[in-house]
Parts: sequence; structure tokens; C-alpha cells
Amino acid sequence: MEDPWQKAYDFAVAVARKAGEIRKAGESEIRVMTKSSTVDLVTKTDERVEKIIISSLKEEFGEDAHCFIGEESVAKGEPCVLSDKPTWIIDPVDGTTNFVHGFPFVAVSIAFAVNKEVEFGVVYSCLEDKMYKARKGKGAFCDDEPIQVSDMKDINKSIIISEHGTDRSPEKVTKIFSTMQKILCIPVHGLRGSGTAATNMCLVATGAVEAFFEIGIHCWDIAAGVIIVKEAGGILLDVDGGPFDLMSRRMVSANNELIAKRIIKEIEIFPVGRDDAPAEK
Ligand SMILES: O=P([O-])([O-])O[C@@H]1[C@@H](O)[C@H](O)[C@@H](O)[C@H](O)[C@@H]1O
Ligand SMILES: [Mg+2]
Repeated sequence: MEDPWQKAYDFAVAVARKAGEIRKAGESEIRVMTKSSTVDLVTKTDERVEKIIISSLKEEFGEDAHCFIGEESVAKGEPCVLSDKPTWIIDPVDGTTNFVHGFPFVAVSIAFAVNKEVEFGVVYSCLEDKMYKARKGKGAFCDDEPIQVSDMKDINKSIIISEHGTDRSPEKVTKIFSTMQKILCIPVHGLRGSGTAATNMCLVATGAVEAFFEIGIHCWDIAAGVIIVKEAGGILLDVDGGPFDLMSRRMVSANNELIAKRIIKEIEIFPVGRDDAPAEK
């Protein structure tokens, strides 16, 4: 039987690389704007790269063949609803704050979901020039090398990634840093954060770290990373230990359940609105 999504997967890899090159060209004149807060940055490059990705996909597969969830389209009012229809979930510049500051971790993240299940994901880590990718049931790769999560089961010998996000409300910041302090003092070998969720997920998938968790990320930040972590042998859970929900803006990705459940014990949960929550009137 013909493989229905191989062509889309191969095309997504090519588009991600092209998008990375367009992003690089945008470095020369970065025009910074803000979204939900003064520290939630977006640039004209983010918007331009997303437009080019979406128009390339529409040109290749047909104007109305697929649905799209793009970070910057949603920011401009497009709906963020994951239906059963084939849907591209796109973060054109993951690590925008890094991009603005020249901090060397920026990624293009492109995922493709069918029946609400991520079929494949591509994360192009631009500055490293590494293409992370995975298809459901077919393994995870960095460039063309297979990747595998860490086999570490001892939390005391683990590195954990978390991010503080863009919400600066005191009650949330307190919970974020209290959680980080409790995890650091388990103790673990270290806490890290690249500033881009997509890259953080790939670091779990390659075994460079044992886990990455965050409350407040968006589906476009992690959709590609989800399938890359799973196909590298990792697991995804909600921050309360329940089943992972791509649209919930809460996520624990880890090399195994032992590590995941140990850090979940320390996470101080705070409420965040779902990605697919009805738009406020
Ligand atoms: O906005 P962006 O650079 O695409 O995505 C970023 C995420 O990748 C990161 O995990 C999060 O902590 C940042 O607040 C920001 O949301
Ligand atoms: Mg992002």
C-alpha cells in the first residue's frame, strides 16, 4: 500500500531547511515587536518565515487540502483548533528571544498531525545546522543518524531542562523557581534550558538530558518534538502525571517513567489557558 505521508515528510524537511536559511537572512535587520507581554517577542522574520512555510505547503499539497496551526497566524487571530483533518503545526522561529539577542539556539519546528495524532515532526536547529526528524513507527533521527533517549534511571545522575517562559506574574514565577529549586536539590546533576522548547525536546531525544518539562508552552513549540521524543524511546506525560494532551500547554518529556514521575512529584502546577480554548470575546 502506498505510504500516504512520506512525500509530505520529505517536503517538510526541505521546507524546514529553507525556512532556516530565510531566518538567517533576517538576522541582518531584526524588527522586534511584542505579543502577550513586553517579554513575549515576535519579529517580522517570524511572520515572514511562517508565511513562506505555509504558502510552500499549500502550493505543494493544494490550497485547502490541509489545515494549519501557525504560531504567528494564531497570534493574529487565526483559530487554534486541532481537528481530525491533516494539520500542519508550525513554529517558524522557536527561540525568538534567542534570535533577537543572538543567543545561539533557534529552531524551525514543523509537525503534521492526522486524526489528532502527530504523524511526523521536523525540528531544524538552525545554528547547529542539525535536522532532527521522526515519523510515527519509523524511529527518530538527527540528520540521518538514529537517536535514542538516555538509559539513565538514577535521578541523582540526571540533567533536567525547564524554562521560565514569558509570564512574569509573581505567583507563577514563584512556583516556577520553587519547582526548579526542589528539582535541583533532589539533587540532580544540573538544570538547563536552551530557550527553545523544540530544541529542548531534541536534547531529550538524543540522550543529552533526561527530561524537559514546562507549563505554558504552546502546541507549536512541542508538536514536532513530541514524535521525535517518542520515536527515540521517550515518554510524554501531563505535569500531574496524567496522559499528555498536546493542546493543554503542559508537558513532561522524559527518557523513562521513573525519571518523569520523580520530577512530577516536585512540580508546583499553576493554571494556564488551553491552546484550543475559545477566544475571549
Ligand atoms: O516564542 P517562541 O520562541 O517560539 O517559543 C518559546 C518556547 O520555545 C520556550 O520553551 C518558552 O519558554 C518561551 O517562553 C517561548 O514560548
Ligand atoms: Mg516556540
